[in-house]
Amino acid sequence: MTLSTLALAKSAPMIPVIVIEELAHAVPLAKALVAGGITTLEVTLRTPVALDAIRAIAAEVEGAVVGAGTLRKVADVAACIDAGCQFGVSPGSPAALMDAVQEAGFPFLPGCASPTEAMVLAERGFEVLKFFPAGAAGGVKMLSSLASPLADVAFCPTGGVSLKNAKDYLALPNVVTVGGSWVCPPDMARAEDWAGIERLARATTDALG
Ligand SMILES: O=C(O)C(=O)C[C@H](O)[C@H](O)COP(=O)(O)O
Repeated sequence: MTLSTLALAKSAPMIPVIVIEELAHAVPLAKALVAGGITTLEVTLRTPVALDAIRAIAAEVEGAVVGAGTLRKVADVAACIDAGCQFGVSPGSPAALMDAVQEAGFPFLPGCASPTEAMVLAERGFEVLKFFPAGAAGGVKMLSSLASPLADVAFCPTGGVSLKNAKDYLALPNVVTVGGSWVCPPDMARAEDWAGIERLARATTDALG
């Protein structure tokens, strides 16, 4: 089933940005996040095992909605769909990648960091834009400034978002969810501390609702 990105984003107060270094970590990590109440998962295409990790999560983790992050190339789109991704996310929005995503009807959060980029993407019909890198590109103040002229554009700020500032972003009228890596720190994954990751996820779910 093709998801609406707006419905997807609204259903999750935060989308974890996951880097899987070892394929064997994919399923226990995803299960820990789901057990902690975080079910929409973005596995970044930053490691060689990412697509296999997505395949494994899609097949084995009940309750997870798995997508891919860090899509950069046109070829990534077909590879992600083939792996069972239900959505994709990119730090940017090169035109060729946007064309490929839209031709495939792939639910997608393209990245933007400026009013012009946001206007181009909204005009193309994207419902939710990833505002990246959120902290470095102006943070809450920048998004708040965009809310008046671009009131109909929804954002998922990512990059520098944490449990400390997530609520400030979520309080803005144009923010529907946030993205971040804080619930799956690489050192905890390396230590296979799945109970610790579940606790982080639960603390996040409890705080953000
Ligand atoms: O991989 C992508 O597609 C990206 O756009 C980058 C990520 O969104 C950030 O690396 C997350 O940032 P932090 O939560 O500050 O660690």
